[in-house]
Amino acid sequence: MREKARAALDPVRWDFFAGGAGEERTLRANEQAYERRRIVPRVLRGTGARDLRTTVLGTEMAMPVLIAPTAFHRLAHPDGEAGTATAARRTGTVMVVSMAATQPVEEIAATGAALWFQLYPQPDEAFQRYVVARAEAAGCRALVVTVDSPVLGRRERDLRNGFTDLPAGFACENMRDATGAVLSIAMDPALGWDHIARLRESTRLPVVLKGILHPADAAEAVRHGADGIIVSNHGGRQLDGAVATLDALPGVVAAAGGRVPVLVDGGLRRGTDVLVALALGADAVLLGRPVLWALAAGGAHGVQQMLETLRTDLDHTMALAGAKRPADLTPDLVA
Ligand SMILES: Cc1cc2nc3c(=O)[nH]c(=O)nc-3n(C[C@H](O)[C@H](O)[C@H](O)COP(=O)(O)O)c2cc1C
Ligand SMILES: CC(C)CC(=O)C(=O)O
Repeated sequence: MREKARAALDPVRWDFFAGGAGEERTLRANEQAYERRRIVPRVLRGTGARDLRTTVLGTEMAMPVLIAPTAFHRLAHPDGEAGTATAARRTGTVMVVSMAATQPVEEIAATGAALWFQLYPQPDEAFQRYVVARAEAAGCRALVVTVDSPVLGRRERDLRNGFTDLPAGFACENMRDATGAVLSIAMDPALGWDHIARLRESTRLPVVLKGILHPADAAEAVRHGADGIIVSNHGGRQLDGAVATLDALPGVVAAAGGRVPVLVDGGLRRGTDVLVALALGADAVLLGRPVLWALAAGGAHGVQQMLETLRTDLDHTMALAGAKRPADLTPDLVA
């Protein structure tokens, strides 16, 4: 899928989707962390048919894999975010809609997919409440608040290419205010935990913090009322040199202490990677670039094919490792 995407995409767009911050050390480290792990399978467990279904914060899913929020799907394929959502519905997968989506959340929701909505915390809290209300009204079932972006990462490919904004004809459709004007996504290094506490009080939806790596921040997140945590370094696009997410996962899981679900993203490419992340304590995982590659390569159908392939791969891997359900995956299965 990645090679098909590379062939299909304009090189500037390819660089935007594929690239990371700085030297891209963290981008590479995320995948390498999975390369370093090996599975220690159990035998003769009599698993029979596997059951991959799981429920996270009240949302049922066919497998413990969600679609990570990623910007600008219409730059990958004309099917756009609605195409990705269609694939999600057909496969029973949850899609996290990005605040930087190029289609309105109402149109994405019209596909019938189960959606969560991602938000960069906005210093204009009245506007933030307006966006949250819109996501709620469209039927999104959780808010994913991205906390790793006090400033935008330095993506050197984009700087070299002069890729600083969406081309004409595209807009962040969920950044429109009540008058219909499109606002820019603000990144504000002044924001602190009090902002999260107020956001928590402004909505009945579960609030999931995305971009936690330090165990002390996992404890703070729980203390400030977060309902879930996503261990993420933004796919290596923010702080280059940040720890690989798989290496950060066990510390965050220990700090969360079972009080809230812990999810992880970054570098997952195969069923074996999903198995390893679940065994090391994740309740579910998210996929970023694999979805974009599949979308660029084949639109909604491509994303559906990728998700079905991954599901088959995970099911097969679980059979070979002696696990019937995600809950059977424990840290002793990973070397
Ligand atoms: C092109 C691109 C756009 C992204 N846009 C967003 C975004 O709008 N909001 C967000 O919270 N994360 C965004 N992310 C980060 C993803 O949600 C996720 O953390 C990351 O892609 C996971 O790593 P992976 O690509 O290796 O699977 C983006 C990632 C990529 C590659
Ligand atoms: C709107 C952009 C900041 C989205 C993006 O590229 C990212 O979050 O990585």
